[in-house]
Amino acid sequence: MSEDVWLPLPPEEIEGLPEGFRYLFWDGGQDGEQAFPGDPARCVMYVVPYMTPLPVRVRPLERLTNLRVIQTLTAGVDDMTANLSSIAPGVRLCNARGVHEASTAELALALTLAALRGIPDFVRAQQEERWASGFRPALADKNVLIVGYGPIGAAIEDRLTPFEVARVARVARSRRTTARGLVHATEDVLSLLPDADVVILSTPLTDATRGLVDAEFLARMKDGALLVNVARGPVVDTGALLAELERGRITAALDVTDPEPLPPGHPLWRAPGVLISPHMGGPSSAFLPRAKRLLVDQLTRFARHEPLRNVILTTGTDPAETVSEGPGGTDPAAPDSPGTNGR
Ligand SMILES: NC(=O)c1ccc[n+]([C@@H]2O[C@H](COP(=O)([O-])OP(=O)(O)OC[C@H]3O[C@@H](n4cnc5c(N)ncnc54)[C@H](O)[C@@H]3O)[C@@H](O)[C@H]2O)c1
Ligand SMILES: O=C(O)[C@H](O)COP(=O)(O)O
Repeated sequence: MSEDVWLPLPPEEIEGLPEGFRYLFWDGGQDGEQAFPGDPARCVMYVVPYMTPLPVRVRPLERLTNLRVIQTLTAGVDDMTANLSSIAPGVRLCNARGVHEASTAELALALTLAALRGIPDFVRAQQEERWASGFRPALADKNVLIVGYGPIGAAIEDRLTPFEVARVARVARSRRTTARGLVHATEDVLSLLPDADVVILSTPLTDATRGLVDAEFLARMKDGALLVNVARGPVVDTGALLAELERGRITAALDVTDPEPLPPGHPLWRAPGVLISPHMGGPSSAFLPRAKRLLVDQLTRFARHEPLRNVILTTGTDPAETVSEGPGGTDPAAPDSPGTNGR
């Protein structure tokens, strides 16, 4: 009997896929109603379609009775982890670490620079054929705080360095030291905020980060500081942010919002000092080549019974035991666990 792998990219467009599996294309279709490409009971690895509504992405799950791996093409898996109740124990959920760093960090820099230098004002002025010159804040000489120092946070720092920032402070779940210096634990974040001119959020959405940026967090930010969110919308309390924006005390550049998509008429659209992009960190020309490289590498490992990359959790096990911080988990420092990751 064939072991099927469901791919949301045409398999003939991915060079180097290992032999031993039958590759079937399934991306949910234009309307999300696409028929399954084969018997779901034969699917051993389900690669979740990218940029597809959640109900479509989770539709196959309860029929995939012999599944061994769920591979997302997103870095964030918050929506998938909430939908695994029908999955048997022992299935590994792997994320797309390695795919989104360059693109998302690039957008974080683009939003930071655009917000500080006033690009949205220039676009508005250009539409009115108005010459709107004057002094603007530069990124040079600013103190930047990165909250969520995983691969995306580190890629953001890589791109900040050439802009001659004064200092970068880093916050992750737990304290550690990197070649660049100290990464503070999340408990330190409130004490770091008063020094930051720019605060960039790049955490996953978890119970601990939902609402992390609340009224107290925002109140600790400097007058005139910029908040940049490329993490997930609910990491920020939208009501509390709106209150600060309307007072004109801080500004914000948001790639993600809560609610998302932001509906027409929502007050965040027109709040003073806010720049909004429609969740564009991942989808760029950088996505496809990196996604293909990840899939070839992961499937080669799976075919050879080698440890998989980016294992976020194994169903039926205590997340505290299975979430590793490292190539198989969330922070670059710690090792993967071959014992739990083989095919
Ligand atoms: N805007 C976009 O299009 C886009 C694209 C890709 C990823 N993302 C988001 O970025 C997130 C981060 O991606 P990654 O690959 O770097 O993830 P990651 O999970 O590997 O790393 C995230 C970092 O956040 C830290 N963290 C976790 N909880 C924290 C807390 N309570 N306080 C402070 N730090 C905390 C972790 O320790 C880790 O250092 C994703 O989970 C996703 O939600 C957004
Ligand atoms: O987490 C990611 O990788 C990007 O934010 C893309 O996520 P999405 O496809 O779930 O919006």
